[in-house]
Amino acid sequence: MMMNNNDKNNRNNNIAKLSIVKIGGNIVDNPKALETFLTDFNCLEGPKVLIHGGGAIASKMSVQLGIETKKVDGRRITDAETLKIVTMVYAGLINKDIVASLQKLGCNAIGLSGADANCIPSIRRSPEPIDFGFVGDPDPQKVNKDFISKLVESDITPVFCAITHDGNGTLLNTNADTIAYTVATALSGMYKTVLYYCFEKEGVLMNIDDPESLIESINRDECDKLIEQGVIADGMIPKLFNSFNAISHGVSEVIILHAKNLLTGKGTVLINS
Ligand SMILES: Nc1ncnc2c1ncn2[C@@H]1O[C@H](COP(=O)(O)OP(=O)(O)O)[C@@H](O)[C@H]1O
Ligand SMILES: CC(=O)N[C@@H](CCC(=O)OP(=O)(O)O)C(=O)O
Repeated sequence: MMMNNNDKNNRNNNIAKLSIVKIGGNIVDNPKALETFLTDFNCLEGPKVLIHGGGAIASKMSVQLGIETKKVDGRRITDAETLKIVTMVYAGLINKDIVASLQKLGCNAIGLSGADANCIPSIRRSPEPIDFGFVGDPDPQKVNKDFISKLVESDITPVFCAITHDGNGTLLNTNADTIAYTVATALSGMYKTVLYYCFEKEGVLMNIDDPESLIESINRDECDKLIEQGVIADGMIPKLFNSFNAISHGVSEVIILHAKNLLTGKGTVLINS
């Protein structure tokens, strides 16, 4: 349905809900799944922000260039050569491909890194106890939320990649789930924010090989027990930590779900208790 100017003005002055959507690397690496996801994302009602990963493509590119990929606790050890690769892959190829696809769908997207308009400054990780190299951790309080809000209130959809900067001229690689948490938390003071973590599984599962074993809701205690039992592992651990951080810092709702279910919202809902 077309909006007339009055409708637009009303909505822009009073955004009821801002959707922050993160799309995981396995969907980004699957052109058909990505196209379906972007079509659904475009249909999501109201203003929205997209954050994308792309770790799988960066790892493939590293192999092609003969550079070894090393990860600790789901985070990439990013030396100077790896920083060049992730910058080219995340801020260049993937970001611009996604923006072009959204433009084709009629969504007025703008592709950004955290350095653009100083949107997401971050602090380089201490080299102790593990030296991650050029990896940064952002702070929601430092996000340029005024700029991001100007974009969404102008019906422009920001698309962020997983690159931030230290304010001293150095780009830093940052986990895309953490960027999504940071942006959602920063904007939660201005809007009711809902954070969707979309990936290639139905949500948090009791058995990762059984899509029927969806855990419909989860709180911190239940999460800790399932981590201890080994039910929740790998990249799901930082995703859940980011989710609990978001829900306890002002984000209204966090859902971890299959990319194909974005419009129904069926997945694992985080409980702040
Ligand atoms: N209990 C679980 N339920 C669902 N996924 C899990 C679970 N435990 C571990 N995982 C793994 O976590 C991965 C998601 O984390 P990650 O790869 O970081 O996601 P993304 O692609 O969004 O970056 C899944 O692909 C899955 O292999
Ligand atoms: C520091 C760090 O680990 N950064 C991530 C950024 C990309 C990302 O998070 O991508 P996914 O969402 O596809 O995992 C990486 O380079 O893999």
